Amino acid sequence: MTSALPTAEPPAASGLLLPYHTQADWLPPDLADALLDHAIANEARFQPGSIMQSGRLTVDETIRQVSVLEHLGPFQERVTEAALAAKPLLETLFGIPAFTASRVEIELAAHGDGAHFQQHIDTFVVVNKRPNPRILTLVLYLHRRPRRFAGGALRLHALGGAAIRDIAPDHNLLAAFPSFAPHSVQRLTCPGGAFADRRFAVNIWIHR
Ligand SMILES: O=C(O)CCC(=O)C(=O)O
Ligand SMILES: [Fe+2]
Repeated sequence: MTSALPTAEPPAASGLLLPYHTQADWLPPDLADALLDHAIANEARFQPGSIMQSGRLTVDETIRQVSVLEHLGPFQERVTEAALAAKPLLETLFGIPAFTASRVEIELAAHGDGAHFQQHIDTFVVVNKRPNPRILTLVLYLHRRPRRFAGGALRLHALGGAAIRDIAPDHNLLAAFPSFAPHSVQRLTCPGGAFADRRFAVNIWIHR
């Protein structure tokens, strides 16, 4: 006697959007403004943002065009604390079993005219031959008001389908998602091109 094999359901054309979370006014307003001022004051220290390709960090502006600063200076500790405070809620919302954070990795990114980041995930298998276990990605957006750039949405992409969700990078908005979720930064325009007018983002990765 033969029994029928279960037939796999074809994925819906829209695919599966992974859970994500947004929170307006994430930091106390004074802190968000001070962080933006810090970013603007440190223009000279920003470097071209890199990507991981074949296990190596490289700069490729066809994939990622952005300037980054590796440390938040006097704000590192307070932002780390805010990220760790958000962790239990994010674990619950995303269905990720509670884990002990071994590291909170933070960088400050400045997206100017033409900046973008193609669809990618934030998890690497190895970095410098060590596991790089990013679990949660948190992005805090900062910009001068009124906003002087257009575009630059964070786009979340569905698994196995064409669905997308665009998130406008509003000042002091937190966007969070599992680090393995595909996402991209839509190309932006920043006419005039002043550094202070850029789309700033604090990228935070909580490692297990
Ligand atoms: O700026 C954003 O909205 C996301 C940036 C990003 O995906 C990254 O730096 O890995
Ligand atoms: Fe990313």
